[in-house]
Amino acid sequence: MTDTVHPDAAGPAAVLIGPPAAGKTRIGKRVARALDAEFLDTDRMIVERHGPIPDIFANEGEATFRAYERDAVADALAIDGAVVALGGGAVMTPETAKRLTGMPVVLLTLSAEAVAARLEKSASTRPLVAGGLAQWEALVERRMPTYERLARASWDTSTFPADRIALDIADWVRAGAPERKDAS
Ligand SMILES: Nc1ncnc2c1ncn2[C@@H]1O[C@H](COP(=O)(O)OP(=O)(O)OP(=O)(O)O)[C@@H](O)[C@H]1O
Ligand SMILES: O=C(O)C1=C[C@@H](O)[C@@H](O)[C@H](O)C1
Ligand SMILES: [Mg+2]
Repeated sequence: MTDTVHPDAAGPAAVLIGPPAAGKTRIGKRVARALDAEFLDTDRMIVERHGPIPDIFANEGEATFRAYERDAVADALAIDGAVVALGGGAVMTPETAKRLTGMPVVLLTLSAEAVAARLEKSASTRPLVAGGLAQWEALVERRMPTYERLARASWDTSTFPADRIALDIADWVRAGAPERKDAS
């Protein structure tokens, strides 16, 4: 095994999808560090390009946010060897779902019990779940079929520490990103 991830493969090394607060950003950063790969977070790209996400939702509306997101995702997925964390709703844009076909997509899940504490800490930065747990559950129920359809592998983040999950995902990437639907 060399230090370089998939030297001949085009496209990202891993793309993390899943519900708000599942840990895509936190775990994605650690996966990138373990692989010595570039890390991109599409929410972060949108903030850098257009300003804070709650302001975009409030002033320009969700449709404009989704258009910004679609473009950020397209740019991120074009970077070979990168680890990319997507925003929680990005996969619901058909163009994005199409782009993800055939890519090493990882679904991060978490239980309603586990999310409650996480949402409390950062509700103000997530306009679509500002309504709390019930809103999160409704959103996840609607999106789960799409998450599951696009994912090649999934990990549950409810109980295991982010570091351990990240190292597992890095090993999975090094193994060639095989189909692995059983969440740990
Ligand atoms: N495995 C874990 N165990 C405990 N806490 C975690 C774990 N993973 C992430 N967290 C915590 O959960 C919160 C949400 O994590 P993070 O911001 O990475 O989620 P996200 O999936 O990127 O959310 P969003 O869709 O809003 O971008 C953070 O406070 C983070 O510290
Ligand atoms: O679940 C969603 O639709 C969102 C999740 C966040 O990552 C951000 O992309 C934004 O707050 C929208
Ligand atoms: Mg995030």
